[in-house]
Amino acid sequence: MKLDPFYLIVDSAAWIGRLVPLGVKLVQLRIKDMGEDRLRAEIRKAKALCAEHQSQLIVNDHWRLAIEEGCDFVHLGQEDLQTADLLAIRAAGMRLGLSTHDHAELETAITAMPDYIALGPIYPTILKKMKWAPQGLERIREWKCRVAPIPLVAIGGLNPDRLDGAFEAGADSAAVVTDITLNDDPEARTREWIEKTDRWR
Ligand SMILES: Cc1ncc(COP(=O)(O)OP(=O)(O)O)c(N)n1
Ligand SMILES: Cc1ncsc1CCOP(=O)(O)O
Ligand SMILES: [Mg+2]
Repeated sequence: MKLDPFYLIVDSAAWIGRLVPLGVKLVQLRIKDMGEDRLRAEIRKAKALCAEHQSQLIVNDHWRLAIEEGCDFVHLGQEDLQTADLLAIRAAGMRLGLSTHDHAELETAITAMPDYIALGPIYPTILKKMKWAPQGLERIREWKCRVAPIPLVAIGGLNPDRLDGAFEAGADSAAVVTDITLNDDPEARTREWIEKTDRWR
């Protein structure tokens, strides 16, 4: 499976409505702390917007709702994996991306045979407190050797200046949150990401 090299992560359908029409082809809806009814509505809106713009939607964490809403791709972390029903996810025909932060998590992820493996944080991130030190580009090289042909997603502290390094080290896709959502001009920054990832597409 080929992933788009630009992997946008946002926390609302409103962000998807704002940025996906610019040409984003791979987007994760990552919503924390929201009641089920509102969450379902967000997933439904996000799914409709992505369908309209031929963009692949990936739902973070909420795999049951994603199945119920007919989505086709979920992302889970290793804590999520402990309670997720992988058989139900696969039976629903869904694809699956998994997070990894260390060697033990990598072994667990490879055993689950996901559709991509994410490695992070590559650089320091301000999105959330992480118990892992930044992994650096050498770790991407090592991960690539272990996971190929499963696609590798790099995440954490990425920005347009850091993209070529991540791809040269072996990442197939670069995921981003704050470099875009906290930018003064998220639309312009999104266009910059699309342009910068073009040669890796
Ligand atoms: C592409 C991608 N990589 C890693 C994560 C992190 O997932 P997780 O470890 O479950 O943490 P939360 O994002 O759920 O806080 C991700 N969401 N996407
Ligand atoms: C969720 C997550 N997992 C590893 S790093 C990270 C945060 C990425 O956010 P940003 O692109 O803002 O550093
Ligand atoms: Mg999670």
